[in-house]
Amino acid sequence: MTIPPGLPQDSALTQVHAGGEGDWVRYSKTKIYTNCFIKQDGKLLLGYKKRGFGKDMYNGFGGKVEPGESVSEAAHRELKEEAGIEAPLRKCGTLLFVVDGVEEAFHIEVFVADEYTGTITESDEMRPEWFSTNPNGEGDLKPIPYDKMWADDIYWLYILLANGNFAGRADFLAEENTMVKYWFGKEETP
Ligand SMILES: COc1nc(N)nc2c1ncn2[C@H]1C[C@H](O)[C@@H](COP(=O)(O)OP(=O)(O)OP(=O)(O)O)O1
Repeated sequence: MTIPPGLPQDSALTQVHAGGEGDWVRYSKTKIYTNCFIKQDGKLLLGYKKRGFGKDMYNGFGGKVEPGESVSEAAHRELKEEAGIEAPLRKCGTLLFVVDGVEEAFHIEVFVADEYTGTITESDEMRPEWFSTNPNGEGDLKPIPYDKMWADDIYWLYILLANGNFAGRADFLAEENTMVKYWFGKEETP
C-alpha cells in the first residue's frame, strides 16, 4: 500500500502497519486538531474524556485549532485548559481520520514532551491519569488502556514513546471505534 491521500507524499515515511479493504473515503473539508502527550520516567499522562467527541475514552490532551491561532499555540492552550500544565512540546506526528457521517476529516498534529511545569489538574473536559509504559503495569500504575482508547492509537503510540516521528490515516465506521482501512508510517532517522 502507498502513502494514503491526505498525508504528506514526499516525506521519508516507511510503512509500519496497513490494513483494510476498498478505496480511501473521499472528503472535502478538514478541521485541524492537536493532541498532546506527556511522558516521563516510564509513565504516560492520558486524559479520561468526560464529554464531547470521544467521551469515556482515554486520549492525549487537545482539541480544535481556533481561528488566528497557530497549531503550536493551540497545543499549548489545550494542554493548559485540559490538564492545567505547561510543557516544551515537540511535534512528533500527523494523523488523518475520516469518520463516516462526520462532514470534516480530522487532521491531528500530535505533540509530546518529557517534562512539564504546573500542577496536573482535572478540567471539565478531561480527568488526567498516569499510566505505566510497561505493558504489565508498574507498582500502582496500570498499563496504557488501549482497550479504552481510539483503535488507531496502538499503531503509533509506541513510536511516540520511543521518541520517533510518524504519520498515519484511518477511515472509521460511523459512531464506532472501528477502522475500515488504515495506514501508518514511521519516519526513518538517518
Ligand atoms: C478517530 O480517531 C481519533 N483517534 C485519536 N487518537 N484521537 C482523535 C481521534 N479523533 C479525534 N481525536 C482527538 C483530536 C482531539 O485531540 C480530540 C477531539 O477534540 P475535541 O472535539 O474535544 O475538541 P475541543 O476543541 O476541545 O472541543 P470543545 O469544542 O468541546 O471544547 O480528540
